[in-house]
Amino acid sequence: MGSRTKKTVELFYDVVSPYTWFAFEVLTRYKTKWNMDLKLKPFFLGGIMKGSDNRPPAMVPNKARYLDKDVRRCAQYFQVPLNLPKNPAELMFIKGTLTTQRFLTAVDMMNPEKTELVSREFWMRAWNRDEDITEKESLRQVGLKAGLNEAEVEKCLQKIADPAVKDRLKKYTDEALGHGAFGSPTIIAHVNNQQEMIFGSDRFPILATILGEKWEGPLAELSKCKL
Ligand SMILES: N[C@@H](CCC(=O)N[C@@H](CS)C(=O)NCC(=O)O)C(=O)O
Repeated sequence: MGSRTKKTVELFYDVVSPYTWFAFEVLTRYKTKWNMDLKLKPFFLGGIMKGSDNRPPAMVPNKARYLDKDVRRCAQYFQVPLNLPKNPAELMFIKGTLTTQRFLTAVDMMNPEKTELVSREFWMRAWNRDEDITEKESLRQVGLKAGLNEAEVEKCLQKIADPAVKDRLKKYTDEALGHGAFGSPTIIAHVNNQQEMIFGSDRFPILATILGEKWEGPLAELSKCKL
């Protein structure tokens, strides 16, 4: 049965991006319903911006004002508990998420069953509770909250500086650039030996069509237990 064959969908993402939180929640909600083999692939948005010669939309003042309103509307629509932090620019442009994404990569390499929970907890900290996601203690808290034990968290923290972890983050970033990525979220749908690249959390009706599935809206009820 064509539509029942598992279809690979890759989500390339950086937790610096609030829009990507919406895509992440929708894809995890629809994973079973759309029979997806969902691959969560942490990349580094800073590297994507550089590699595609793009710049963050919030650097255009009128866009920044619009985005402020737009993400609130989207949060309500997608039923994702986003609260804008007092100073979103601090995480985006001052602190950055290189260490954060390396920690997430280390988790994904060593405890892949925790990738989803760790990712969600990063978004909850940064984009719900206005908490840091870049300092060692913050990473530790995220790991523990996701259910890693002390030793596992310690190992992931140590691995942040490991070339294998740095290389894997770079590999996923380059892979996304190879697909034509210029921002986050970047979604790749593999259908009939074709790869379709989709940018944004606002293209789910299109993704559904590509997958031969039905878009039934944000389906927040499916995720209440997680958030
Ligand atoms: N319309 C998209 C916007 C997504 C978006 O603006 N993502 C930012 C990161 S938060 C980005 O990478 N933008 C690159 C660009 O707009 O060129 C959506 O609704 O998801």
